[in-house]
Amino acid sequence: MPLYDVKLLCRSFVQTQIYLAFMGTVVDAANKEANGSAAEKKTTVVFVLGGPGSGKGTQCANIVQHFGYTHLSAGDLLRAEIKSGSENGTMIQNMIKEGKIVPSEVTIKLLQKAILENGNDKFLIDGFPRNEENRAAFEEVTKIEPEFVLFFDCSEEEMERRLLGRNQGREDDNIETIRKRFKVFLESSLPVVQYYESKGKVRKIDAAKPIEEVFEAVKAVFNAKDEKAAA
Ligand SMILES: Nc1ncnc2c1ncn2[C@@H]1O[C@H](COP(=O)(O)OP(=O)(O)O)[C@@H](O)[C@H]1O
Ligand SMILES: Nc1ccn([C@H]2C[C@H](O)[C@@H](COP(=O)(O)OP(=O)(O)O)O2)c(=O)n1
Repeated sequence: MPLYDVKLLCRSFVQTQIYLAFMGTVVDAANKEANGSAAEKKTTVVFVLGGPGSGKGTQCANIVQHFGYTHLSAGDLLRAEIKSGSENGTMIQNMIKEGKIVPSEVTIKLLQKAILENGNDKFLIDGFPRNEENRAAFEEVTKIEPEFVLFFDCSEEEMERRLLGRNQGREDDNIETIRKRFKVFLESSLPVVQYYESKGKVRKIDAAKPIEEVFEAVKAVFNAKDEKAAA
């Protein structure tokens, strides 16, 4: 084997070791923070993914009404953490303002706590996992595999229109941050959707349609799940 290839192999080995060591730290930190493990509770989880403004929150509210899930929005939990004046608040706020993804241990700790404190056993986890680190660390810490992944597919033009009209006073709904969030979505979040696609877990919804039509498609997915469970 030429020396060049050996060098490449060594570099890739070292990179893998660094990644594994890093993941170990993330998982240890999240485990230390959480009381118990969400895996100890029998839990059904559906991940709700899609670009910023694709309608995740809107459809989750409908799913809660019709199918009795509890909605956990990773973004809402992070914004509540900022408001609570926690020691991580400033760091979270700065990252959200820059359209960046907050370190996994912070988000997973919040999700795990919300799952454990809730009496329900079925959860929609909205806006998570947003990158490979989110995905792997959540699985490692909670041992939970999603039932399926609901993916809202929408064009950037439409999502941009919706975000600029959302009017919730969010610091990240300005055109500069929106563009950064789109870039992060393409580069970091879509690969997570592709990962679940390869496992046959993605239920893709055309999210460009009006809200009621999108919900018809969503209902079909959840009804199919219930029918399968009853069979
Ligand atoms: N299918 C749709 N058609 C038009 N507007 C929508 C649709 N779904 C959601 N919206 C609006 O778009 C904005 C973003 O929706 P939201 O559910 O907050 O998205 P996300 O949670 O994916 O960021 C909101 O103002 C919402 O009312
Ligand atoms: N898993 C997550 C989810 C959200 N965040 C941060 C970064 C995101 O740009 C913001 C807003 O996410 P949220 O899901 O509330 O909203 P959008 O889907 O971007 O409209 O929160 C995160 O760091 N990690």
